[in-house]
Amino acid sequence: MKNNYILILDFGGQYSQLIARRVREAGIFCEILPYDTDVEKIKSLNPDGIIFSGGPNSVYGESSPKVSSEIFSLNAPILGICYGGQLIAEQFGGKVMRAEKREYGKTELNILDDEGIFKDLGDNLNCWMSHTDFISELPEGFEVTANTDSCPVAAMKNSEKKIYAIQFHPEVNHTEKGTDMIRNFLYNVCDLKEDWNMGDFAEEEIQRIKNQIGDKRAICALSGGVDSSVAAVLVHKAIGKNLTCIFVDHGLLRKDEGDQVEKVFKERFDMNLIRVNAQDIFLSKLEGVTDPETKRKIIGEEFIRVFEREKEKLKKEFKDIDYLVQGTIYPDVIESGTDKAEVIKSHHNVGGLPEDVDFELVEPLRELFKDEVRVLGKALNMPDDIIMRQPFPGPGLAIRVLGEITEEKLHIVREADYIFREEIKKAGLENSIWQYFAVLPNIKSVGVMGDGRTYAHTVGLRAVNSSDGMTSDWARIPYEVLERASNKIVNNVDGVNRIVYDITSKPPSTIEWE
Ligand SMILES: Nc1ncnc2c1ncn2[C@@H]1O[C@H](COP(=O)(O)OP(=O)(O)OP(=O)(O)O)[C@@H](O)[C@H]1O
Ligand SMILES: O=c1[nH]c(=O)c2[nH+]cn([C@@H]3O[C@H](COP(=O)(O)O)[C@@H](O)[C@H]3O)c2[nH]1
Ligand SMILES: NC(=O)CC[C@H](N)C(=O)O
Ligand SMILES: [Mg+2]
Repeated sequence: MKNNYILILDFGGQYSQLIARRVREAGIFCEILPYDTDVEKIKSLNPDGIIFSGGPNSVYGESSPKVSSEIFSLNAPILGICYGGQLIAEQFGGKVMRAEKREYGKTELNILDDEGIFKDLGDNLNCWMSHTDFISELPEGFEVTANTDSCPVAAMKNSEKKIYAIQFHPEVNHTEKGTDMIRNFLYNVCDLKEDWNMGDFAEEEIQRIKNQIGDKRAICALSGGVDSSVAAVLVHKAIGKNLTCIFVDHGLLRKDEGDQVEKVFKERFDMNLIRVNAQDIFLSKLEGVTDPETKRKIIGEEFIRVFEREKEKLKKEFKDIDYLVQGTIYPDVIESGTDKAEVIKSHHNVGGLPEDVDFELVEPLRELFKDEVRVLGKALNMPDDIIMRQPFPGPGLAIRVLGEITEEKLHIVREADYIFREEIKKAGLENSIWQYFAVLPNIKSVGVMGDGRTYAHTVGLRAVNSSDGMTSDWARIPYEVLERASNKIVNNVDGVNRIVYDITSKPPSTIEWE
């Protein structure tokens, strides 16, 4: 029997992947395809429901994205979100106009319907808007199912045709009961039952990787972090001994991290592992470099060069190695910029890759979010201490020492970071804070120690809570814990006389400082 299958047509929305994860969370398999996918292909996929994402265009604009009207007669229920909803209005003869006032963020929604996507959701709730255009005239056959103070058609439906449109974004966390609306669409409107989970994802991916790599060899860029560990286990299940993991110690790791990763993977996993000590090369390439994007690109390139050199060495023993496995996840991809999304920072494994990469990439987690990767790790029976490890960026301390990187600065940030992490652990907060670390902002200031003047470094402490790294808030750590960390760092790390705590959320900041 065929699995339930939802098709998401992407109109260039910021949140298209979030829609997909909500559908996955509801236990239904889904796929995102571009809006201009050939209608014959869509027919052959035989979707049980179709969701149109949002997008930056206006439906009345010249050459704005459209869909073939055949899509509306496939007998699959349709849910249009924001741009997708406006498109439905227009294609059915309604009208979409530019509003006088842009509606952005939290907005109170009046629900006028108790069926379809709004079943059992009550009359009022806060939804999250992000639009300038609005549906000003309802198309024939549709009725309004929700409104807001400034948006007369915040939702509409044609229940006979099973076509639903909403102006706000049910997929973002900030829309109350947004998940329920998507579930209502899946369970109620499309009449589907949960029949998919991360265990299925694992099986499908293992099969896909088997087909892709066959009996050839692959190397896996393994950092010991959550993503690459899960990717390694997945690929290992697919190709077994034909996988060799390569862990690079680039001299930018945390205190004792290199030895720990090597020990854990050699003892706990039955996989080939090579540790490459490349501290000197990385540090010499980074000498004098201060620009964050340049640092990221140098590191991205150097990683690949290390893998290429290892490949040459391994070639003597085995035949060719064509594949490079990376633990890339969706936030790495979107933040590195796509043809529609802006570059926030070039993650070394995506935007930081050099042009000439002599490998075919295998990235089984490329569409998942961090918390989904953890669920997948659990489904693969991986140990909790690996799955729950806090994230650590591939470029490591290079992007936590702002400005020029020197051995001295690396030493300071490494020691300060170690003390901060130990204090968090002692306070029993290790598992309740998503990510926490020290940065060296490259500021010196005046202090007084032992009656003498000092002019020394400031260390920044950062601790954030998040579910997927896409947004985050600063952690409300007890003052006593901050106090202990501050005292210990200043007393034990030479060259530091001041500690600050970062109290910005993402957005407007990002988690890392570079
Ligand atoms: N020191 C390293 N040696 C080899 N590969 C690395 C190293 N650091 C990062 N990578 C590669 O780059 C990818 C992205 O790094 P990133 O830090 O985002 O993921 P991770 O380390 O696997 O997980 P986490 O985000 O939990 O730290 C990794 O999945 C891995 O494939
Ligand atoms: O592998 C990585 N390569 C990178 O270049 C990179 N930059 C940021 N991060 C991690 O991603 C999450 C989001 O980080 P930002 O809010 O700083 O963008 C946080 O968890 C960061 O630690 C990286 N991971
Ligand atoms: N988020 C969206 O899909 C926006 C759609 C459209 N561009 C508007 O501003 O209304
Ligand atoms: Mg990492």
